Amino acid sequence: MAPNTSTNPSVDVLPTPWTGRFDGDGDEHRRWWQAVAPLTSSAAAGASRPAVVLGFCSDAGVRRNKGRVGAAAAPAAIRSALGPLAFHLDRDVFDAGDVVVEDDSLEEGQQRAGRAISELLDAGNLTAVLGGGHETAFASYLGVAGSNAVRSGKRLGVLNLDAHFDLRDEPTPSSGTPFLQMAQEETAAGRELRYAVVGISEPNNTRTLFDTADRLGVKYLLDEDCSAERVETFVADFVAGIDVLYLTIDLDVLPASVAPGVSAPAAYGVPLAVINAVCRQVAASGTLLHLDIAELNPEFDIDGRTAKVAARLVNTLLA
Ligand SMILES: N=CN[C@@H](CCC(=O)O)C(=O)O
Ligand SMILES: [Mn+2]
Ligand SMILES: [Mn+2]
Repeated sequence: MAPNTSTNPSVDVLPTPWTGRFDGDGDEHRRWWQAVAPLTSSAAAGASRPAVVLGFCSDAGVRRNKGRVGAAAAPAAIRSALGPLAFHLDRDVFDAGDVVVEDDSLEEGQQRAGRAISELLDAGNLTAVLGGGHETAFASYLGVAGSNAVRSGKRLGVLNLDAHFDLRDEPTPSSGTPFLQMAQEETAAGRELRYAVVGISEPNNTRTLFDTADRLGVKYLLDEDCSAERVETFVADFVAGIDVLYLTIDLDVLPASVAPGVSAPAAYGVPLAVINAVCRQVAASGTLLHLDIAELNPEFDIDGRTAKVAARLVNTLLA
């Protein structure tokens, strides 16, 4: 596969070197920080589809949704947690830098990130966006919907691991609205959104949100029903009806003890083992087009715990 050498004009901050422990230069000592190359590099790609990491530094969506801001610092925190991990992947990984949402310029930032993602997808990469609040998901959707794969008619599925539907009907887009925005976009394009959610917390979603989900034909599993077996079947059924998958992980799907560094920590949450198994299942499905991980707020993290979990899940997904 061709190396990925373009510098995308939509990106604000160019990639900076990753850091981590140094045990030696040989492959047997390799860690993420030694493996990840800036997208501007001319490093040769291997046999597997290359992965490209892109940061989406945004607080605007959570602020508009009346949450606890701080997710704009998440891309740097996830890179820091990924850097020291041992690198066992059979693919090249590139860093494209960050799209930065200044102040309240959310819609413009989502459009720019979307263009960057489409371009990376059309160049043959597996794209991994590090959010940002869950407004990151609408940027991801714009990128995926604008890609050649979806424009050529492939059936898109959106799988969200989240305690919340994020289907709010509000005049202003936020971290609480991205999947309703997607549904509206799909309708305008003469399609229906195929949207599934794993981990919905009943007490944290109003009747209106459940009604909206039902009206849109959203498939979901409540957090209390997320045994490993049920989740595996649910994901397998969903993936069987699509051609390409966009996976989005809102870290508040995990219990607050595992993921304290989020805007809305979960009292119940889906166990990390189950969420990690979904990531393995999705990675092995052959359908994964694009992924993102959202809602990390380093300000409320404890000992980098949530950032480490985010890094672990990204590692699983790209393996
Ligand atoms: N992306 C976050 N969405 C949730 C937040 C809930 C909360 O702040 O308690 C929502 O809007 O429902
Ligand atoms: Mn959530
Ligand atoms: Mn969410």
